[in-house]
Amino acid sequence: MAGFQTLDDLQDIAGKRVLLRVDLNVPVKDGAVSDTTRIERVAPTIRELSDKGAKVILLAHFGRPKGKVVEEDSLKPVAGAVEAVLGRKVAFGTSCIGDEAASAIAALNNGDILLLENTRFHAGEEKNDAEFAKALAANGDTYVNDAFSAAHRAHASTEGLARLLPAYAGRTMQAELEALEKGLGNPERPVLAIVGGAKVSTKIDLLSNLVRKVDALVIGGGMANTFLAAQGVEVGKSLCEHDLADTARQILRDAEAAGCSIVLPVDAVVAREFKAGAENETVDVSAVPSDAMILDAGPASVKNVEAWLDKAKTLVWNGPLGAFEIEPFDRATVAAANYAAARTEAGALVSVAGGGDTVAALNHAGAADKFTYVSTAGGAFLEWMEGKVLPGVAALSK
Ligand SMILES: Nc1ncnc2c1ncn2[C@@H]1O[C@H](COP(=O)(O)OP(=O)(O)O)[C@@H](O)[C@H]1O
Ligand SMILES: O=C(OP(=O)(O)O)[C@H](O)COP(=O)(O)O
Repeated sequence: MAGFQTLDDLQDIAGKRVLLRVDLNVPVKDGAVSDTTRIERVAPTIRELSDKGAKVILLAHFGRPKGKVVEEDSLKPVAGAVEAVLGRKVAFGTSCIGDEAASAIAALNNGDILLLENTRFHAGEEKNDAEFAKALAANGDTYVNDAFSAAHRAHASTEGLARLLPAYAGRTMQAELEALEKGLGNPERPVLAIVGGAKVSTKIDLLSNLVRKVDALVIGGGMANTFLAAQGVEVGKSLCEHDLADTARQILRDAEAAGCSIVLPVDAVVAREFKAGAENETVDVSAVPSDAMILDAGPASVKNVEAWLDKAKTLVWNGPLGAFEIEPFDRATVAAANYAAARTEAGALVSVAGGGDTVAALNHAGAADKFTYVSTAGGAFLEWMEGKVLPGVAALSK
């Protein structure tokens, strides 16, 4: 891979402190990690560095605690899941900077692995603050970035650090970029994108560029509710960012100008409680009761998605079509995933999907290993698809 150094260029690291940025922002259900794909993807890099005798210090974020210590966003429970995937001991340090980090690192022997607490517990992380980056850099001799799925963030641990220490791409970073280039570098048309999920405010801006790159865009999940509301549809108590209505309307205009078809849900599965087995009904999107929330796309909407999957030669997918973690609101996502998987197996479709929850949804559907490629990245993958240079990748290419 041209443009940056990889682990092949990293020699003589026995006894060296390697700060390894990984993405451990994994789905958690009832306090336990419910999908370990992201951990499995970074495991080869961790093992390789540990086997070469480095002191492997994992830096990662979890959730969006916005610069404050938030108990439920602690990485401590994730350390156990990393340990289970690796089959090796993983120590935990209660802060990623300062004395607490230094003393945890001082206790390491060559080859040991340490996970430091959530980088986003410090406001300097998301601001890419120079002093915070320096405090992180003080703990390491070398920096390796294996968090492709966080490479669209210009944060201290994903970007700033690469400018302070000798910087290398990890095996997953390298493999993700190579696989995306191979699968989507020159996509066969029509190209269909499916964008759903819950991260509406951080992903909606991507869509105005994406509609210029794809022939059709299916909008699902919480993202769809925002677009429906922007068109005057009553979405009741659904997850919806009403203040983004102008942005949504502009994207619809951009899509029309670019000749990109927009596919919104026409029916929805609604419930009054966000819990498994909640009493639910399927209604036309024009008939969502004011005290209910849309938790899934309905069967007519799924048929529309399937019709587009029949026409498409290439699929890019980030974000589930509904709240797939709670049954029966997984139906639309599972049906679309299996349909895309069957088209792929028939040789009719190149299918690339990504995102922490999207991967979990595809695993839940039993479809992940039938897709052409499954990326760990959601937002980063969409930004790569737009043609943007990701700050975390650019910093490695300095
Ligand atoms: N209609 C909906 N209402 C509430 N949550 C939803 C809805 N549709 C999807 N979601 C939620 O979206 C989340 C995944 O979104 P997101 O984080 O954007 O995906 P990814 O991690 O794959 O990038 C899931 O937890 C899912 O429950
Ligand atoms: O889970 C992630 O992104 P994704 O939901 O787009 O896959 C990454 O860890 C980035 O997290 P962020 O969107 O809170 O910066």
